[in-house]
Amino acid sequence: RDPLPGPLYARLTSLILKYHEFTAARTTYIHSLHLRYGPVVRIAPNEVAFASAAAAKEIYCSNGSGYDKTEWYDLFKVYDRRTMFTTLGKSEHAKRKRLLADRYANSNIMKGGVMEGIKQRARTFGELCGQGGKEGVDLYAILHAYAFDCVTLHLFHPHSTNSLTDPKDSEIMLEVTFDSSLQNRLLSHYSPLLHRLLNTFMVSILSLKPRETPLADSFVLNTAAQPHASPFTLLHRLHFQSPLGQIDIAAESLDHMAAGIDTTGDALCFLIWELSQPSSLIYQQTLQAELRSASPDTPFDQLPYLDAAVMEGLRMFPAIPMSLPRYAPPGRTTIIDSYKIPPGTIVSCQPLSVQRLGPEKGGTFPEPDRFWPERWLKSEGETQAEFEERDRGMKRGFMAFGMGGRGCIGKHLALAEMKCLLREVYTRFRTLPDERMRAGEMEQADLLVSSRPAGQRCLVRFERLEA
Ligand code: HEM
Repeated sequence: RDPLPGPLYARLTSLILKYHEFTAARTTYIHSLHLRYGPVVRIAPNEVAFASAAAAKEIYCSNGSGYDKTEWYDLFKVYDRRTMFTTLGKSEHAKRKRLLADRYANSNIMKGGVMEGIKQRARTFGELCGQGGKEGVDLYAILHAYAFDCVTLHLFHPHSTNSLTDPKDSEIMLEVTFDSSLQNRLLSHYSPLLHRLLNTFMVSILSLKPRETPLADSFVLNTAAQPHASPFTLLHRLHFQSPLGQIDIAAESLDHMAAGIDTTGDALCFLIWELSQPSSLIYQQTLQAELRSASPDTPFDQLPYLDAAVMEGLRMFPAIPMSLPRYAPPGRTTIIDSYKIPPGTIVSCQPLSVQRLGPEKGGTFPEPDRFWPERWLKSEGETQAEFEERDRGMKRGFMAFGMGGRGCIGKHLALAEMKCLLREVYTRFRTLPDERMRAGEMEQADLLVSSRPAGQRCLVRFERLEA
């Protein structure tokens, strides 16, 4: 079919799209276009956004790992090296992934070393929440600290951080978390020449700073050189079973560390905030009832409501909500969602739109803007077979962790962290929004691919439940 739906100006210029990128609103802009034009929208002369589960499968899963990544991912190079995340072509990616995938297998995550460490960090987190009293707690910062300590456990144990309680480690977390280099990095990508010319002006007059994380850099460079990491860690694997040199090991480790902080931290932040709203009280209470009636060691697969709450949180508030750009394959026209796409076109889905466009607009989830964990559970009157079919359909349209061979390698780690923390919190506490929070502070604001609460704080009150 032709022509592609979308605003007329998108055929002529990418400037409007870039304007929204620079103002940290690309995701909501593209989503508004999907709401208006449907699941296929031209967003720039050479760029098309899709939002159906079928398009996502084609772009991200065909031949295993989908279409090749675009040079957009150069923005994420570390120490000027390509890591697994920033490799563009399939074979280069597959080679790197083979070196480290087993460290992220669920069986490795569920082993004593990782799980015990996560549980212990979740307990420390619970103690901090309990100390907040009537003052409330800024969850944004301490959830990032929790995610930081968990990911460094998995990467480097026993050289992991303790930013929940140690101010020195907390400084590293704050440096990574409060980064505000979006505009500077975008300009360096789109116009290196202008970036060079305007550099001094941008930094001194406009305060558009480059990404600078000296504390995190030196922590990773030093830690990656440590010879005695525990066998379950990524570092152990990279030292003893990979041909990578010291700088590549540090680059890969830093990349995973950064990938594991904002994502898990913000996914938990948005979910706890939502569960704390009066409109979600019933869901919070159902979760508490399930967790408090189970023994503390109950395996996660026997806690269906916990799983439903996590899935619904990730569906409504995917921590990486933005377009994951790929090139339509070279040498042939491709058909996606019945539209002819020329080779070399930039095609993408953004998890937010795939997960929040209703069936009437070509999406998957009915009432997509309603937070409703029950949608992930068998409903009354539904047969097991009917539920399983509905569940398969929802999973096809679930993209919070990306899809296919280049989807999130840290998924099992992230889910374990999220579930341990929610179990700790909702076994002991009732959570309520703090009145000092202002409208708009919990809107999602874009970074390069991830998003965070616009106000960069999330004040929540914790009330202890009766024993
Ligand atoms: C709730 C938490 C998380 C979410 C929502 C999430 C989401 C994603 C998504 C959507 C992608 C695909 C990106 C793309 O195609 O450009 C991705 C890739 C990746 N994630 Fe995560 N992530 C999470 C946690 C983690 C954690 C804890 C780690 C590591 C410790 C991690 C490491 C990675 C890596 C290394 C990749 C690149 C995979 C590849 O290129 O093969 N993520 N993640």
